[in-house]
Amino acid sequence: MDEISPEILQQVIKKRASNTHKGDYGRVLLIGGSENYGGAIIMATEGAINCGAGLVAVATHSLNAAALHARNPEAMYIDWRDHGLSKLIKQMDVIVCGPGLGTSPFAQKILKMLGQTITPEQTLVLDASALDLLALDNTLLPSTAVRIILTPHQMEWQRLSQIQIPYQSASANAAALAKLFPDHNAILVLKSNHTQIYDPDGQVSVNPGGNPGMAMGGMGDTLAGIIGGLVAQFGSDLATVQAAVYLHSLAGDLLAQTDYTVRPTKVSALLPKLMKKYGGY
Ligand SMILES: NC(=O)C1=CN([C@@H]2O[C@H](COP(=O)(O)OP(=O)(O)OC[C@H]3O[C@@H](n4cnc5c(N)ncnc54)[C@H](OP(=O)(O)O)[C@@H]3O)[C@@H](O)[C@H]2O)[C@@H](O)CC1
Ligand SMILES: Nc1ncnc2c1ncn2[C@@H]1O[C@H](COP(=O)(O)OP(=O)(O)O)[C@@H](O)[C@H]1O
Ligand SMILES: [Mg+2]
Repeated sequence: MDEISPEILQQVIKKRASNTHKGDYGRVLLIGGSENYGGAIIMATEGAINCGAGLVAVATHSLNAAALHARNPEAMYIDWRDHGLSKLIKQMDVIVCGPGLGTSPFAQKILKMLGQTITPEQTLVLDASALDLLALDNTLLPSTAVRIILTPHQMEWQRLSQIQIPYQSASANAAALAKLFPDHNAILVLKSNHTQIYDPDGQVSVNPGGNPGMAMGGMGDTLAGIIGGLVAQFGSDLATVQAAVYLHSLAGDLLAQTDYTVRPTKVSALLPKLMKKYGGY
């Protein structure tokens, strides 16, 4: 299995040209954050903003609006019950759905509407509860051939693929990915202490970074936001996803040099400097 190499950051993260504006760096919509899980969507948002998405919007429970704006005034907000949500979805390049979404009937309704609204030019990052909802009902998958990036941890992948964690071998995972998502050019980011990335052709790579200091709620939410933010800027190729996973763990490893625990929000805070230092400048 290939290891993702440090050069991936230089390869993917491009120097910004002077004659550009926010529209050139992608529009990301993040959907999630029920009454009890507002932090998840805020942490995902922070990941997307700090890695440079040009425009970031968040559809969440209204209870989260004040905290979202206090923490990230750069983000636009829409109440996820607002009928304007489907129109907003159409204006986006990338939609990240799932952090803190929950699995209520309403959450299911949102995922269904998203699947019916999204178009093949867009990219869909599915994380957390969105994956659990899909495991319960695969008719929630988008009806068009949109690129999907899945970011389950091992238990979410078990629910989705029906492969028990001890049996999640590379060959079994690749076969399940092809079987479950034949029409969506799907990339699987299977998160663990050694996160693996599967492309639709069956190629597998492993992330060399990461550490147990990162084992804290919100770390995966942050990664979903970083993937959304980098895809918005650099496209939805496998290399962009590999760069996002690598960057997230690089930040975590740098923090762990001096800190026993690594807060997800601190990972996000490091992103602009790491992108400048290790990107293609
Ligand atoms: N601040 C917030 O608002 C936050 C909100 N969040 C939101 O909560 C919602 C539920 O998501 P979730 O991930 O917390 O719960 P779930 O899917 O049940 O997974 C846990 C189960 O899986 C097992 N497990 C096995 N292997 C594993 C592995 N490698 N990595 C992780 N787990 C592994 C694990 O095993 P155990 O701990 O029992 O050994 C346990 O049985 C979702 O919407 C999410 O976005 C969170 O993001 C946190 C911050
Ligand atoms: N022991 C570890 N070593 C390396 N990375 C870890 C470790 N524990 C957790 N992580 C990373 O933290 C993230 C956890 O994701 P997830 O379980 O979805 O968190 P959450 O849903 O709480 O945000 C993944 O990116 C995973 O690779
Ligand atoms: Mg998660």
